Amino acid sequence: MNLIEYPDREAMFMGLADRLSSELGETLRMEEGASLCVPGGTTPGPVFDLLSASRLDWDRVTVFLNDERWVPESSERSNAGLLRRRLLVERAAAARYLPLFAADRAPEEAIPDLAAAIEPHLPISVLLLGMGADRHIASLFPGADRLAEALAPDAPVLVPMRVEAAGEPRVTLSARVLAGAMRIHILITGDEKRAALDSARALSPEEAPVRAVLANATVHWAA
Ligand SMILES: O=C(O)[C@H](O)[C@@H](O)[C@H](O)[C@H](O)COP(=O)(O)O
Repeated sequence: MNLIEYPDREAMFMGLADRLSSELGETLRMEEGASLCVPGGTTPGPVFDLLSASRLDWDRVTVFLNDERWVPESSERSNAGLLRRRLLVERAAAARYLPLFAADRAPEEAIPDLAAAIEPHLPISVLLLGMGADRHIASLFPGADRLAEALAPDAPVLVPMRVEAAGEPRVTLSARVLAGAMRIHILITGDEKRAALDSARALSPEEAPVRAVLANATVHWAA
């Protein structure tokens, strides 16, 4: 794991947006297309604001979420709603977006179609993750009903996930897909998450799902 400590959050958001943009640019110089996989939640909004304005061939970039809350885009809990407002705007409006939600269907029913759309864009070129103070990434929550399946080496692309701490049902990329990304970044703020991350290495992946990606990740932290 590589840890970058920034003097403040603003410097972190700018440094991280630059880094994601240049890694996408590198990928696009070598390949026909690039995939960018991002978290929802409350932390990454300012990174999205900056990244959406960057000069890239966005029409060759495919964007999808790490995980989605099973609510329509109009809900303020929807991660897709966040992306529509803050990432898929300005220059980045030209990117292709692949949803992890389907209205009127249960997660289990929709997953085969959603996963089939993601599969051609793997491995992920550039992965950004958030992390909770309970050490979850995506919707790989400690104690969740299908965590063992989602952590397995032969896990499917997408796994439905339910746990009380998450609120609504979730759909999440599996640990195999996340850990297979070409470049992995984790964005965290505050002392509580920093302490949770520091202690993760002594725990099992079931207790600390972030461990599934830690070996090859760059962690970006500011107080
Ligand atoms: O849908 C989600 O909730 C996320 O993708 C999730 O994995 C998130 O990244 C962490 O919960 C951190 O969230 P915060 O940034 O809000 O602390």
